[in-house]
Amino acid sequence: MLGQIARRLGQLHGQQICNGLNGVRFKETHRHLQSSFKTVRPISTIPLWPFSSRPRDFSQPNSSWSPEMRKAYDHYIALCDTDNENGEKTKGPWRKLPSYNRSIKYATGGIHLSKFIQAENRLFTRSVKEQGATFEYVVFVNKEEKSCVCVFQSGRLLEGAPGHVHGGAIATMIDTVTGTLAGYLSGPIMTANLNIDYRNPMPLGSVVLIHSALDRIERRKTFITCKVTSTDESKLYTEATALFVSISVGHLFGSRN
Ligand SMILES: CCCCCCCC/C=C\CCCCCCCC(=O)SCCNC(=O)CCNC(=O)[C@H](O)C(C)(C)COP(=O)(O)OP(=O)(O)OC[C@H]1O[C@@H](n2cnc3c(N)ncnc32)[C@H](O)[C@@H]1OP(=O)(O)O
Repeated sequence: MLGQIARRLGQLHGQQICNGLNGVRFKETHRHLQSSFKTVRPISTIPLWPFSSRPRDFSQPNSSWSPEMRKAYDHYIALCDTDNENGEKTKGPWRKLPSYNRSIKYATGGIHLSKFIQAENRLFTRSVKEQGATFEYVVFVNKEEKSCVCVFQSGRLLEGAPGHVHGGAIATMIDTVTGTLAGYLSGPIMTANLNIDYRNPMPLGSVVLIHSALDRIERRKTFITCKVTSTDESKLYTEATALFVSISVGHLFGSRN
């Protein structure tokens, strides 16, 4: 595996990959991405990262988290696989997913490729460096139930109606969480359809749970349902359904094979 990546990187260095994915170098870059993503499987079936040097996980507790955010995080962490003091493993139904600042980093060798391919790009939800200003969130998946829950704390830069979270920011988080579950279950996907019902205004700075579950998979289509609630689940803020279509990486570069 390491040899394979070293060979690929050697090829990349040799051909001076530029930031853009256009012009003369497009075909070569496409070919490298294609071969890298050939090894992308649903991330539920592979260890999250095969190397000791992991990319930074942006969903770790930080000083911007409110006590409510920390409490909800601790609640789900306690339900994840853990090692106790005796070094024994305790099985839990949940698994915390890491959150990287580029989706390419989830692909085999992606951490290295991300340094060469459109290196300045960032995942929208991880694009603001100031902690707590926009999207603070952590996603936990339940493999057996084919579901996930995201603990989300909105920041001051996400205002829509005065004192409340912008509907587009809520849609962003729903797309992110349902898309993460669809990607976890089905591999590379894109959002084809997203339907959202906003039921109650969400106070800015509040902490909410975004629950997503698999509805069904039909051929290339993965259907996901979603509900956004208060952390005690007594208040319903938003409901949504989403359709994700499995894609080949070539699709991202205009080819349909
Ligand atoms: C790549 C790495 C992955 C790694 C793993 C992830 C791990 C987590 C990582 C990081 C977390 C972040 C997660 C973020 C998630 C966010 C994702 C986005 O926001 S994506 C941006 C917005 N979406 C677009 O820009 C799509 C634009 N649309 C298209 O490209 C195409 O229309 C596409 C791919 C959706 C379908 O095109 P076709 O040509 O491949 O396929 P056709 O034949 O049209 O459709 C296939 C089936 O789907 C149905 N379909 C297509 N669109 C539909 C629609 N809008 N409504 C209903 N059905 C639809 C069709 O009727 C067909 O169904 P029948 O198989 O015949 O039954």
